[in-house]
Amino acid sequence: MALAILARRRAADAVLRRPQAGAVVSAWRAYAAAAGEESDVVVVGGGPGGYVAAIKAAQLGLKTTCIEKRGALGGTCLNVGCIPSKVLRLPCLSLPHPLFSPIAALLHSSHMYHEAKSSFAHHGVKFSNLEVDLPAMMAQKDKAVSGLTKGIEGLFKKNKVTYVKGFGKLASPSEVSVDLIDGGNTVVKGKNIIIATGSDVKSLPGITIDEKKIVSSTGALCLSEIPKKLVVIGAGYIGLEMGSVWNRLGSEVTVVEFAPDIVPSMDGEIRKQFQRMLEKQKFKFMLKTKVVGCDTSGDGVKLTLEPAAGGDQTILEADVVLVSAGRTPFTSGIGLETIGVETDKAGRILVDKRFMTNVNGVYAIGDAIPGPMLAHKAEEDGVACVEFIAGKEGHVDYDTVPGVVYTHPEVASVGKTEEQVKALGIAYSVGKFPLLANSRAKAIDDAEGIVKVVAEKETDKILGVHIMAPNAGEIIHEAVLALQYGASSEDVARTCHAHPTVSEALKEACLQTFSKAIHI
Ligand SMILES: Cc1cc2nc3c(=O)[nH]c(=O)nc-3n(C[C@H](O)[C@H](O)[C@H](O)COP(=O)(O)OP(=O)(O)OC[C@H]3O[C@@H](n4cnc5c(N)ncnc54)[C@H](O)[C@@H]3O)c2cc1C
Ligand SMILES: NC(=O)c1ccc[n+]([C@@H]2O[C@H](COP(=O)([O-])OP(=O)(O)OC[C@H]3O[C@@H](n4cnc5c(N)ncnc54)[C@H](O)[C@@H]3O)[C@@H](O)[C@H]2O)c1
Repeated sequence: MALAILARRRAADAVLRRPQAGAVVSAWRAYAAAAGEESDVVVVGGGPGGYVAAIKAAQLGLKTTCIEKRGALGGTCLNVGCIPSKVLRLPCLSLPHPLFSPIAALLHSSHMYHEAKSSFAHHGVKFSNLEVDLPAMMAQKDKAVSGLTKGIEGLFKKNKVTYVKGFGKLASPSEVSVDLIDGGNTVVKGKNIIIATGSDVKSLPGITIDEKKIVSSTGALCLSEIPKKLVVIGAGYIGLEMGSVWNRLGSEVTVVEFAPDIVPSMDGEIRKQFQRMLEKQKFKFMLKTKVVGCDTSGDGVKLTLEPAAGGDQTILEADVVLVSAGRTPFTSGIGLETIGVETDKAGRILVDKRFMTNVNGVYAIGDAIPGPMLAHKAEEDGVACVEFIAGKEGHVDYDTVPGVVYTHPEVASVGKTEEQVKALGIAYSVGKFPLLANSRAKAIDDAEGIVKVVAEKETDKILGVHIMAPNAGEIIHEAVLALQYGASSEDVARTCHAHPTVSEALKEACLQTFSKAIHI
């Protein structure tokens, strides 16, 4: 053992002589960990669940180590998910890791192009020549992502979280064996271990993702040119967001969905309006349809489709196919079986209310456990988990986790859908307010949408809020607070809202729930 530690010390010394500061820190910390320094908390995975847990644990005075295999912190969300998608970042162009996420970035950039193309003229702003500079869009996305990942490294330093770059595998309930990115292996010891390994794209039988013609969300963020025909498999969050990006940039987008509806978890009424809105944007939907074959031998892709209930097959041609039929927890090959951690049939790690697995001292959070696969949910899990470890009370209210689809307009919701309330046999009232009657939405010529509130009839307590509106993802937080504090629709309706704002539509929908809206 002593010899092994000496070897790691030499490796750390050797790395020290290299110019990359990150490698120095990683090698030295790996050495220190190997030398027997036991952490109070070891987090495996540096995504929104893992890195937030690590920072919070350190803030609570716990000696903390975080192990990440990607070479960058922030996980799926920051590298290849939430952030790059919302800008439009093509990670593969400049970043070393294929999972760098440009969705937020891409959504924003492509929205700006689409607005310039189709809306500016109505506002008296005219262009003689408008074009997409895809490399520039990607560069903007890369800039957003790298700035944010480096920011997390800064937070680790500030909070004294030890950062080990490598692939961690549970070796015992208190040890993680790490294959270091810079080479070699070390063992990190911890009194408590948190598994925050996240999720990966779910593949479909007979469809091989090559990230060129058949892409996951990661490849869809890295396309080198705008596909003429893009087929999206799965009308969920990723399919509709990434479909929006490429639709705005000029692709003909067809979405193939197995279920009878898009985003099956959404309130039925909102979902129907949402689908109509996307169809106006030239999305084509093939619902109740399954993909049964895939031929990539020619220039493009030929998909064989069949009605979900069975029937005649048809062929659908595409330049690029995006597989977005869900994600699967990343829980195999990380040593769970070595220490006997229990998972369900879907591979999700089973935890109790304190996020502890069946193995004492081993916890799990985020996409790796049951529940919505959302970054903010993973963060809440992380904070609550380390609060329990620190001997405090942690709490996550899964009934008030908001969901947002970042299309335009955005669709955001919190709490129960009308269908869920009905199924529970609860007597309820509904208040709706169309954006067409909202002065701000009208003024900015962006009045497609609706706010819908579902409240318990007897008490007027708000049970669910569903918003399709520009910036719905921001407005929803007023509703989240309302649910969190058990507010009634009257409480919100009697709260003064600034004018003119889209948020007034929520106040009006609440007025309509318990009494009558003013502006309709
Ligand atoms: C395209 C896309 C867009 C998305 N957009 C949104 C959005 O807008 N809003 C939202 O809330 N959610 C969004 N999500 C979902 C969100 O990214 C996830 O819910 C969130 O990242 C989960 O956080 P996590 O920490 O549990 O896991 P992850 O973010 O997946 O992080 C896990 C980390 O662990 C690392 N890891 C795994 N195994 C090991 C190991 N053995 N050793 C060391 N490191 C390991 C991985 O490299 C990864 O960095 C999106 C997802 C995708 C794919
Ligand atoms: N804005 C956000 O918060 C955001 C954005 C992107 C991703 N995410 C998260 O990432 C996760 C994965 O996203 P996703 O869009 O891949 O999954 P999803 O679960 O949102 O949607 C998958 C869709 O694919 C359909 N489907 C499943 N198998 C199919 C098949 N064989 N053929 C056709 N359709 C099929 C499902 O019915 C569903 O509608 C989601 O759980 C979501 O929470 C969140």
